[in-house]
Amino acid sequence: MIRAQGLGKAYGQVPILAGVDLHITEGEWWGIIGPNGSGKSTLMQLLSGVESPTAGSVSLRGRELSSYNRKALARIAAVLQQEGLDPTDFTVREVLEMGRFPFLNWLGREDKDATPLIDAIIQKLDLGGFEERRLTELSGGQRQRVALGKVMVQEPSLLMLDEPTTYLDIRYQLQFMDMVAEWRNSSGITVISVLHDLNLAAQFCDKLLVLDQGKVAGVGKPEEVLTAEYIRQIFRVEPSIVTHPENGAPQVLLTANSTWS
Ligand SMILES: Nc1ncnc2c1ncn2[C@@H]1O[C@H](COP(=O)(O)OP(=O)(O)OP(=O)(O)O)[C@@H](O)[C@H]1O
Repeated sequence: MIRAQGLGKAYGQVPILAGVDLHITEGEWWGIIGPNGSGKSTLMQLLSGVESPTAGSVSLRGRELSSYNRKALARIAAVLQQEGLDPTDFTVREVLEMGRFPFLNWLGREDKDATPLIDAIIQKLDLGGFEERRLTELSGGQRQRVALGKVMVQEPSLLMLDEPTTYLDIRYQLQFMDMVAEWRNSSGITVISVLHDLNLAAQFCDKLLVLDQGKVAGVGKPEEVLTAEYIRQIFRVEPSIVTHPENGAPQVLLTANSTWS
């Protein structure tokens, strides 16, 4: 689905990301983890084409990312930022309709009627009853659900999420991840997500890519990457790694007063 080779980014003389190689195949869910400032968002910006690399290349479905025009790219890949949607005066339904932008012709119309699709997504995300509400009248968690709806309406094959659960309470974090998982199970989309919560990452992602100071420090299944040694080395905390009693995923427990610089 997406491949990066020797990918790098520098701002002026300052290297931010260097030598990133990855190959994500169709239907996989990858998590990008790493400390603050390690280059996670920068990597997402390069993979989504928002920023251009200063070294290496990205190819999407075998074609150089830079050769896609905006609409063609949006028909394959959708990006959901950490901030989600701004609280504007648009209604929920209007925002979802905007998600169909990549499919509009030059007259600003779409060949197929997207209303049934939008209705189905409203139901799926439990947004029935909110359709005519303005975004300014929703909570942050509700707005994030609308943001997810907007990218679902786009019907992408690749979904890129940059810390999508940062502003959500634990219930909404889990609900958000569950919804993405359900979407993936039903439609086979590929997902790449930057996640700070290692325990959620371990439960939802097939593979984790660890960034440290702009370089790939490890790639593997959660149980291969979330070891005490790795966590200690990368995050500089003393962790205890336990196995989740329900699903066997590695879970990181932290101990007070165990950080060092
Ligand atoms: N436009 C820019 N110009 C210069 N430096 C930048 C720019 N964007 C990011 N950086 C720097 O690049 C480094 C990586 O930033 P990035 O946002 O990719 O990290 P991150 O891993 O996503 O961090 P966080 O976990 O804090 O969100 C940081 O040191 C940041 O200051």
